[in-house]
Amino acid sequence: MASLAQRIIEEHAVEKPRDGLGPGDIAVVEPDAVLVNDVTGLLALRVLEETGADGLVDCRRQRPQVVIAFDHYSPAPTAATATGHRRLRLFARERGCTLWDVGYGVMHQAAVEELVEPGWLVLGADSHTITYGALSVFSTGIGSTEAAYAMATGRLWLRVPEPLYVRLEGRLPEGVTGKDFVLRLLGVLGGDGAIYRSVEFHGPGVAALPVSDRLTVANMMVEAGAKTALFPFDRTAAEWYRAVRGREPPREAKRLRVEPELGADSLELDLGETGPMVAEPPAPYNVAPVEEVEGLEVDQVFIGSCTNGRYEDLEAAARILKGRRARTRLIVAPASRRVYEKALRTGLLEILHEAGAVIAPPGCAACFGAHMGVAGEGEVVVSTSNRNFPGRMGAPSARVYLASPYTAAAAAAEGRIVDPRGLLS
Ligand SMILES: CC(C)[C@H](C(=O)O)[C@@H](O)C(=O)O
Ligand code: SF4
Repeated sequence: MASLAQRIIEEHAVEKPRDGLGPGDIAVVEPDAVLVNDVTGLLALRVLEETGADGLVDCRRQRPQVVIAFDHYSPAPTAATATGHRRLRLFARERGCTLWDVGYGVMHQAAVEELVEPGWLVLGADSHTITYGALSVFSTGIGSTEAAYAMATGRLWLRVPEPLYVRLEGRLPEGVTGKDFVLRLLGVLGGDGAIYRSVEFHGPGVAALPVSDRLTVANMMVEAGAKTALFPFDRTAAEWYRAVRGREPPREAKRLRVEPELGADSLELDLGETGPMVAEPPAPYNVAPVEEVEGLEVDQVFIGSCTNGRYEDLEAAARILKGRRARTRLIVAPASRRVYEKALRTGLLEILHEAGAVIAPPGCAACFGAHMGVAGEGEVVVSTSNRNFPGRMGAPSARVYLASPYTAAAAAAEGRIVDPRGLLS
């Protein structure tokens, strides 16, 4: 069977080679949705205005759905970013585009909660658009110019990626999460081991991997260069869909399976052999087991982002922090308004607040290094986000360690990096 990525591209293709589509071939597709944020949306708007194509954008058309989301600078930290919001807000109103204004949350979290459907093809001017592959969506990051083109014409070209299959066995041990697993996988792949590939997960371990973990795994595959990262739409995904969307998943979602062809490139990993991991600076694939950095003193902990700002992540952090007091600065940013609301209702925010956390509004917050917890020179940060390049979270000399919400919460509780399994209640 062809890769899942190829099948989804094929279903959305309006132009393709006469003799059929295969890896490496180019197809012109009609995406179901195009998303931009408050960084890339402005760049796309500039391209539209400069080319005179802005008159073509009419979001009232059924397809593609166009979403403009304010997440990187939310609420606006400067007059310039507020003015940028204002321009995009006016544009969205004028053209009838969906606007996720200040406080709505990280675009990717809102998209999986309420926008994307299994089997869709989604283009987003943000590299972590890849996250939706956890729900069997072919989703990929595009540039702002491409986003402008797709907004104006409803089309874009795509090259069909070569698949890279990952067969999962076993299940994650207690206190170990999808984040630890994806860091381990990044250690295997490096920063370029999946360039322009469709990473497709299959095997008996998939069923035991909750969707919240699948989202984390798909999210970070872009750090190995992947074009897209897909999970099958199985029973676990269907249950998640019912719980989150409050309705039955589309019937045809069942056909979104991952079935590697014989001889295709494949990796095999046992989830059960994963332990707590960190990514040391300067890159997400520079990984090590937590014991190798145990004892390192920490100044700030950030729990949030499209990688690990979900309810399950806050719940994991609260398991560690309940009844404890953070010895570092601790910033918690729920990934979306919906996550925030649920954590408020169930008392998670209270637990985290009592542990000394500053609760930031839903959005990218400290992840992007723009506001809400920028790190100072020489500081050590443990973060549940996905990138730790120099300068990513503030000062170039700040050192960012990426970790799971358990490990991040444990670092806050102890003031240094420790194995979180010793603190689980
Ligand atoms: C601002 C945006 C273009 C960027 C991305 O594409 O990923 C950001 O979200 C990031 O995480 O670095
Ligand atoms: S949370 Fe971080 S990684 Fe995700 S979109 Fe925002 S800045 Fe990018």
